[in-house]
Amino acid sequence: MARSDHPDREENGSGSSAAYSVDGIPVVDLNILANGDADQRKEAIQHLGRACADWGFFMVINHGVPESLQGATMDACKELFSLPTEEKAGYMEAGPMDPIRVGTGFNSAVDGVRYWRNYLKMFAHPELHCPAKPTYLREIAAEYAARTRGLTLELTTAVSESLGLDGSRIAEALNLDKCLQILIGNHYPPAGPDIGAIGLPAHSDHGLFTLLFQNGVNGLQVKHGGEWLLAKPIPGSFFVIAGDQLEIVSNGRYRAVLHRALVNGEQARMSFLSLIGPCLETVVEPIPELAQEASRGAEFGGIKYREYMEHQQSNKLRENAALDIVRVQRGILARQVSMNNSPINV
Ligand SMILES: O=C(O)CCC(=O)C(=O)O
Ligand SMILES: [Fe+2]
Repeated sequence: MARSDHPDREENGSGSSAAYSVDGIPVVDLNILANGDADQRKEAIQHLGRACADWGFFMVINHGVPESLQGATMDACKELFSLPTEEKAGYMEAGPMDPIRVGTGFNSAVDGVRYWRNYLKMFAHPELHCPAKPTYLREIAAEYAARTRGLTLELTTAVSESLGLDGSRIAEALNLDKCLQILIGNHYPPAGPDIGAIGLPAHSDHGLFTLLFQNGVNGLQVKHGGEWLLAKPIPGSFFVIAGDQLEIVSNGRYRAVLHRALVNGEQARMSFLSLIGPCLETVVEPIPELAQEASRGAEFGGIKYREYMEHQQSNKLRENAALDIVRVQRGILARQVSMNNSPINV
């Protein structure tokens, strides 16, 4: 959606910089963050801060990533899923830290639960890794990765300011110039009468922020106020999901949101995500200024992002349990890593 368009004002019921969707999900207008006057910007940054503190989830509109690019990315991903298995076989044995992975959640028994999902994951930054086919995927993915990375970095600057920090503070602490970016395509086939099937169980994302858009079929649910809420997007917007690294770096002032994906009985659902995390070699810990001003001091110990991600991706999916390995409890760092669980595919 071009930044000059404001088609969503009516839908979110407000022209102000503190808007909500009809379901109460915060809506952040990037045009105001980028081009608003000082007062509008200040209000928008406070709204963003509240969205991160109260929800860990919001929508972003007027973000400047063309809808045609969102569509082309989704189409290329769909084509990849429809290729014969032998074209994808090379990526199907990959582990969590391999840069390209294609997998299926079909009928996989994990805790007796079925994950009804196919996925593609490709590392897009610091270096772009892309399956060989379809051949046009690389160019689209490169463009899409650059645009969504820029958007996430803009949001991160505003989020840093919302915490009373310099705009560049979080980006510097996490070495986001060398950030890990993963593009993820999810395809959830129609479940038919198999009403027991779920797409993805409740989890938080391991990175800093994830941007998500979908193919017009709803299914993403977020936990807010102890209840699951079906997230219905404003057309052309991105959902923004706060991840575990935001919770750590903000010393728990902002929360990683629990979310899950439902499957539709009749229609195939697709979602496409851009996940940004710190540089893999960076030790992530609460920003010292935030830990100092907190009554309980630092809520988390430091951990190298590579180590955190490997742990989160190699263990059974239990909501946001991965955060427990760095959570400080009564002055003790609770880092007991239990490695006897089955792999998950988030
Ligand atoms: O497909 C969705 O809506 C959610 C996907 C998701 O949460 C993930 O891939 O981490
Ligand atoms: Fe997720």
